[in-house]
Amino acid sequence: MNVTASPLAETPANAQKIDGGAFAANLRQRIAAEVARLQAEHGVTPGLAVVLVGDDPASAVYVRNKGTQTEAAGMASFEHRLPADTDAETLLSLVRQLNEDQAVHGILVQLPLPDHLDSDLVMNAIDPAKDVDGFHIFNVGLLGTGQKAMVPCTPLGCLLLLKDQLGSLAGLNTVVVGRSNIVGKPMAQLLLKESCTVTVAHSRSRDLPAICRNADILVAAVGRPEMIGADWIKSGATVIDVGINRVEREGKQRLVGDVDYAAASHVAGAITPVPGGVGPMTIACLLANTLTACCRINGLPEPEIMD
Ligand SMILES: NC(=O)C1=CN([C@@H]2O[C@H](COP(=O)(O)OP(=O)(O)OC[C@H]3O[C@@H](n4cnc5c(N)ncnc54)[C@H](OP(=O)(O)O)[C@@H]3O)[C@@H](O)[C@H]2O)C=CC1
Ligand SMILES: Nc1nc(=O)c2c([nH]1)NC[C@@H]1CN(c3ccc(C(=O)N[C@@H](CCC(=O)O)C(=O)O)cc3)C=[N+]21
Repeated sequence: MNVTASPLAETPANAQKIDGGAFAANLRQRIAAEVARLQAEHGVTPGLAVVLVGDDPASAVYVRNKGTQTEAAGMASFEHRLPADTDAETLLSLVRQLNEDQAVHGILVQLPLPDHLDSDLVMNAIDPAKDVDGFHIFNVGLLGTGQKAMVPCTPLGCLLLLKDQLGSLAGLNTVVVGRSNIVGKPMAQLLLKESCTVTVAHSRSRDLPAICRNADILVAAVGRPEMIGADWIKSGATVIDVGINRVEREGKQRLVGDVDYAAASHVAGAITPVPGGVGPMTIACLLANTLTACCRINGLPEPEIMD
């Protein structure tokens, strides 16, 4: 008998697995139906352009997945691959060309960009109406002031899962670990809008485990494999794991989140897996944003697929 076994070993792994893959598949189906209707009634096909600078293999996988799912939804997909040493003017002139292109309703420039390129400058060159990532300063400002904005896909996907799981989020204690412009900050804005009490923690936060233990909803967007253990989690909490970390286990490449899933499922009430949690929701929300952008640009009523 293992006398040093943690008390966790005796607690059943009861947490509900939040199936982001299934939720996203359902969302994509509803998007595809709207795309078909838009084509039949208005002769318009939503188009998404993705720009990839350099040849990071992990980025290439996301870009390929996005392309396949865009086409499966009946949308037009445009891919632009530029070499890692592309200069700023070449990238900016491509963005301007996509801004003008009538067949393109959404523009995504994959981040991070190589160090010599200023990503703020590039994001702010995108027409805000086509900014399906929601990273343009105009959309960031709209979201921050509670106005109708293009909402960043990953936090939007997390919010959809949370509302489906919990209904109203009002009054809940939420902790977002990570303060990036692409996940942590917009996630905090969305939760605030839902009347949550929001704490944003980061690498300089003191006693992170104690902060996290206070959370009814814990969102992890850090980029550190399995950093968050069972003893960081309040009993029954809802845990959203945004992290996508490639690690080697038993000689094989595997994806793990920022949360130790196996340990956390003894304590949490519900938890998203990696893969199959937030990742697929990000792509589904990207398609939803592209559809929304297409309707707004063409002066058509927006479909209510997200409600
Ligand atoms: N599922 C999906 O669709 C997506 C997944 N991701 C994944 O989510 C993760 C986060 O991405 P992103 O926001 O872009 O990452 P960034 O690297 O931009 O930000 C990471 C954040 O985590 C904080 N942090 C780092 N180390 C610690 C630590 N030891 N303790 C507490 N906080 C820490 C940083 O703090 P500080 O600011 O102080 O440096 C920073 O705010 C990554 O794994 C990424 O791959 C990202 C986008 C989409
Ligand atoms: N401008 C920009 N916008 C982004 O939204 C953006 C970005 N840049 N740079 C990179 C990050 C990361 N990201 C992911 C999207 C989908 C999955 C995804 O589909 N993940 C699958 C598994 C994928 C796999 O097997 O590799 C899953 O978690 O189940 C992951 C990560 C978007 N990002």
